[in-house]
Amino acid sequence: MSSKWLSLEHALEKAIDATSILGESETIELSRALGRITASEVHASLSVPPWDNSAMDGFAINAADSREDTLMPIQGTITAGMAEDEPLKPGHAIKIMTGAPVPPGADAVVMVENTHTKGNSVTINKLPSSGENIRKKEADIKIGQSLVNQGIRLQPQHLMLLSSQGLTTVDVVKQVKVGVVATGSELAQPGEPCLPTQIYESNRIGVSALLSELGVEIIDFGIVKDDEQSLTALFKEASERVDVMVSSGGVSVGDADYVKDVIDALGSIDFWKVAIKPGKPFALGHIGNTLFCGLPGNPVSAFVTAKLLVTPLIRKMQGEQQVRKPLTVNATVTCDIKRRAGRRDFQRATITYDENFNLLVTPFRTQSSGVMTSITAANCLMIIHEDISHVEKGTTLPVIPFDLLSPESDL
Ligand SMILES: Nc1nc2c(c(=O)[nH]1)N[C@H]1C(S)=C(S)[C@@H](COP(=O)(O)OP(=O)(O)OC[C@H]3O[C@@H](n4cnc5c(N)ncnc54)[C@H](O)[C@@H]3O)O[C@H]1N2
Ligand code: MOO
Repeated sequence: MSSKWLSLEHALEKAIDATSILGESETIELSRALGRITASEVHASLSVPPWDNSAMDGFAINAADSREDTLMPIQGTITAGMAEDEPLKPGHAIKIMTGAPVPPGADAVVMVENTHTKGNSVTINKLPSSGENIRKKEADIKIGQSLVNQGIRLQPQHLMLLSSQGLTTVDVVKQVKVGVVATGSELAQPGEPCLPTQIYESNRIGVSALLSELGVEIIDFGIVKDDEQSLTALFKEASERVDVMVSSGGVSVGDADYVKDVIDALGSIDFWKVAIKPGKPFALGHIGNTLFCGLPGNPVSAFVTAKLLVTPLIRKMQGEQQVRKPLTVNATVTCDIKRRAGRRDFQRATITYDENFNLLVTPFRTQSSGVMTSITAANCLMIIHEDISHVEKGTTLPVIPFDLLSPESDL
């Protein structure tokens, strides 16, 4: 492997070190907080459940006081939302609904399915033990306990938890401002005419969508031609407006590849070239406090480097407690693969199952980084280590699924 390329680990380590946590926070509506990062720990101000309540529709009884197959008078009915302070009389049962408060004197609930009602009396077919079907006060949450730590990305379940405390707002880290620009004199704006010498620009929308999943604010800087003056003006403006600038194109060694030189002239290049395929010419730099991520122009390379190298940096900037790596699962390769060793390969591939639900992975027929249909046909990236030049059919390789849904499942 050429020493002038950084390994992915080394590049990530350098990039993460070069990225600072933004730190500013704001208070926002819980209903808009999905995907945002908590700026402070949230503590409980209410206990949950607030009182002992029934886990089932049935009859509240005192277990020691009750017998199977014996008629017991029904003292009354308690539904959820009712206050019930009247104690259970010895030898009686109170009809109770799920969520309703357990009356004083009762210590178990028998499911309605295990009872037989006759007029205003009930017999119990199967006696519950003391405590059965009762959700104890504070069993879930005690006042003062930590509900969500600082630096947690809020998921739907966190919003439910905070809402259960009566909260309508939450303190989150301010949105990272991410600028996105496509560089290339050959690029036409979709919706506008495309000259015979042009192609439609497609990286911005994909990279913006991919990064939007992190709850950032995207600022679209459009398309800029491959000339030093235009790039200088644009990157200067970006360094005053955004926290991270993500460009695509112009980072290789062609005559019109000015991106690195312009960043270097205005600020600095931290590193250039990573031993990955696709995505080798990825460049990282700074202009003032703005981080610059120069993605390669080939659409597949732009997509893969945005996923592997840009998202961890944004997560760090947002103050996410743990900068997580993508989940990998092991799958068995369905064909022989020959390739040139030297770069870690993230091949576009499809995971499926065999009849025993073992994961199988099949690479897309072509791995050229210009072939965009390889990323839409694929459902994962299959990782081949930089040292390996021949993968035999039947070998197990790690893969990064694009999502965690499966076409077939034994659920
Ligand atoms: N002599 C060498 N040539 C190249 C090398 C190399 O090491 N030596 N590396 C190749 C690799 S690997 C990649 S990846 C590309 C990356 O080059 P650039 O980042 O300079 O990208 P461009 O040349 O500007 O564009 C490459 C390709 O992608 C198309 N493109 C660019 N931007 C967009 C966009 N926004 N939407 C759609 N398509 C886009 C562009 O038209 C080119 O076809 O360099 C190799 N060359
Ligand atoms: O690195 Mo390029 O992205 O291999 O095509």
